[in-house]
This record gives sequence, C-alpha cells and structure tokens, in this order.
Amino acid sequence: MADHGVPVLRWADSPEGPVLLLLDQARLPAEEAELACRDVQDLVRAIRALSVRGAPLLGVAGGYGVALAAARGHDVAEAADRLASARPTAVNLAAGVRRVERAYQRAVAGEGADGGRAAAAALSEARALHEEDAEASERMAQLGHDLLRKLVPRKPLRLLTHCNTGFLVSGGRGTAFAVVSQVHAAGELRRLWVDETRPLLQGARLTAYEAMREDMPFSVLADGAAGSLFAAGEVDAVLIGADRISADGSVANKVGSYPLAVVARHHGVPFVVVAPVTTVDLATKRGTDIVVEQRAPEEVTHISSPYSPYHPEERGERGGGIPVAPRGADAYNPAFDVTPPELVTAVVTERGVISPVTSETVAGLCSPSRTTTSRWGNGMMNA
Ligand SMILES: CSC[C@@H](O)[C@@H](O)C(=O)COP(=O)(O)O
Repeated sequence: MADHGVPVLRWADSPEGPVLLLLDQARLPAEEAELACRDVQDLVRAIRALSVRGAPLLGVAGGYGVALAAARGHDVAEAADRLASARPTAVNLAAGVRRVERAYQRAVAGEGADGGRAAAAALSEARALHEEDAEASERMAQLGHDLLRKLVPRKPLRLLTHCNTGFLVSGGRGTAFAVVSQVHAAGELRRLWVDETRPLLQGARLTAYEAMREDMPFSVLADGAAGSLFAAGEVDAVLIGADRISADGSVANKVGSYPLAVVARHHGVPFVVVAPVTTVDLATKRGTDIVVEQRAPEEVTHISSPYSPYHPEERGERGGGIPVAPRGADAYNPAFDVTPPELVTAVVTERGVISPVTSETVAGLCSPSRTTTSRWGNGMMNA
C-alpha cells in the first residue's frame, strides 16, 4: 500500500492529556495539517466542518471521541449523545459512538472498574473498531475486484466514482476507492473518472489527492459531464460508497449519486456500492426514512478553496468563501441523495456481495450466522 504520510487519525498522549489528532481534510490538498481535538466539543466542531468525514471514518472518530471523554473524566453519556448527533446521515457515526459507549458502561457496571480502567476499556474498543475497519477495507477491495472481473469482461477498466472513498475515509484503504486501488495494483485500470462532487468538491480535492498518491491514471470532471462519458461508452462501471443502506437496500450517498445510477442504468453500466456492514441500518426500513442532512446555503452560493487565504475555521460551519450567486440568493443543499435498490447492481461488503439488492439479501447479509464469506463460496449471494 502507498505511504500516506500524515496519519488520517491518531490518538496521542500529551503532557496536557490525551488528544485525538486528525488529518484536517478541509485543508486538503493544499496542506497536510493535523487538527488536535482535546475534547468532544473540538471533535463535534471538526465533524461538522468536515475536517473529518466519510462514513466509516466518522464511526472510528466517534468511537475515539467517547474514549477521549472517558479519559478526560467528562460525562461519557452526554459526550456520546453529542457525538452521535453531530451529523445525521452516516449511520456509522452513531454506531461507532454507541459501541464504544457500551464497552465503557460494561467496564463500569460489570467489573466495577474505576474511571481509569473504564476509560482504558473505551480506548481499547475504539482501537478494535479502527482495526476492524482496516480489515474490512482489505476484504472489500478483494471482493470488489473479483466482482468487477465477473461483471465487466473487457480490460483495462474505465471506472467512474463520486465523492471520496479512499484511505481518507477509513481506518484502512477505504471502500469504493479500495476496489479501484486493487484494480490498479493488478494493472487493470485504464482510467478513473473522478466526479468533482459539488458543492464541497470531495472528488476534486480528496479523491484526486488519493489517486495521485497511488499514481493512478485519472481525470477530474464536472459532475454534469458524467452523462457525456456514458454516452460515449467511456465508463465500464460506477463504484461509490454509502453513508447508510436501509433495510430495503436503498443507498444514501453523496448528493449526485442517484442521477449517476439513473444514467448508468440507461446505458447498461453496472452501478456498484462498496460499504462495510456497519453502513447497513436495518432499523431504517425504507430509503424515504433516511434523514438527509441539509447543509448551509453558503456552500452552494459561494466557492471555497483550500488554497484560498480563508481558512476553514474562519469560514465557520456555514461554509462560505467567494460569492458566486447574487448576494442573498437562496440555495437547496442536501448533502446526500438516496438511490433505490433496483438501480444498484450489487453491494460489496466485507461479508460478501449481494446482488440483486433486496430486503431479503440485505437481511441475509446482516444475519448473525453470516460472519464470513465462506458460507457463500465466492462471496456472492443471490436472492
Ligand atoms: C466511504 S465513504 C462513503 C460516503 O461517506 C462518501 O461517499 C460521502 O458521501 C461522504 O460525504 P461527506 O459529506 O463528505 O462526509
């Protein structure tokens, strides 16, 4: 795997107490700067400002946030509530937070542990979550690559992706981008098409940064240019991540994913979602039940660049930067959209691949008896 320089997220013990250090994604690719979170308030601010983002990494960061509150002797239950609700759509955030909170409570209740031992239990659970996420990445990379071999006989591949799904969003290599990386390592990548991903440009800023680090052949395109690539027969498959997959198999992901799924279906191109099982939320029954985060209009009416003299913290949570619309213009700014399961060719997880994507195959993926892919042979499960 490529050397990624500054770690995406790390725990450190400083003379002033424990601290969670994040590679500040709001500053990328202009600078690789670490942001220190000393308490849950710092971390919630970093999550809302997208200094740390992407579904699996939000889960890991949320877990460490609970450990941070415990280590600092703060109110862990209150900290967990604040973290879990910092952003509403990526279910991994609340799942990571609650998992570490449970470990902390178990240590307090079961063993009557003092604050120090319970805090240690929380940190060890956060570390376990971090490692599991890295392992899940590896497995998804392999399974996704195998699936593409079956779905698309032609080589080398032209893959299109939206938003950012590589090492920046995960304890490991990421989700959809990990598959691209596996294809590239096998010498089978002709080109990665990178949607710029308006309004916050996660594709242009972050996916391009990840692709450059792995020496991939890639091109950034305006989101609206994707249709012309399909029409020209230049896309062999679409690979995206997910922020939440509801029980019916609907996929919430970065806004702009749904229109891509529609165009892909029109052109007969596979539309593949890659996400760890922690992204599946059986408690959310249908796609229409998924809460889609609405963000500040300034993110649309203004353009900001990490190369500009305005630093993210000066722009604040409302975004901002250089105005491009008439002052006072209103804007519609959902952070995500929801793709119905019938437009999704397959969902790749660390436990295996489901295709078709239906309530039954999603439930099978999450069943307690399905802990490995071996039960399904090649990891592909049909309804
Ligand atoms: C593996 S990450 C999948 C998604 O989390 C990603 O595509 C995405 O939508 C991230 O949105 P963001 O708003 O930048 O957190």
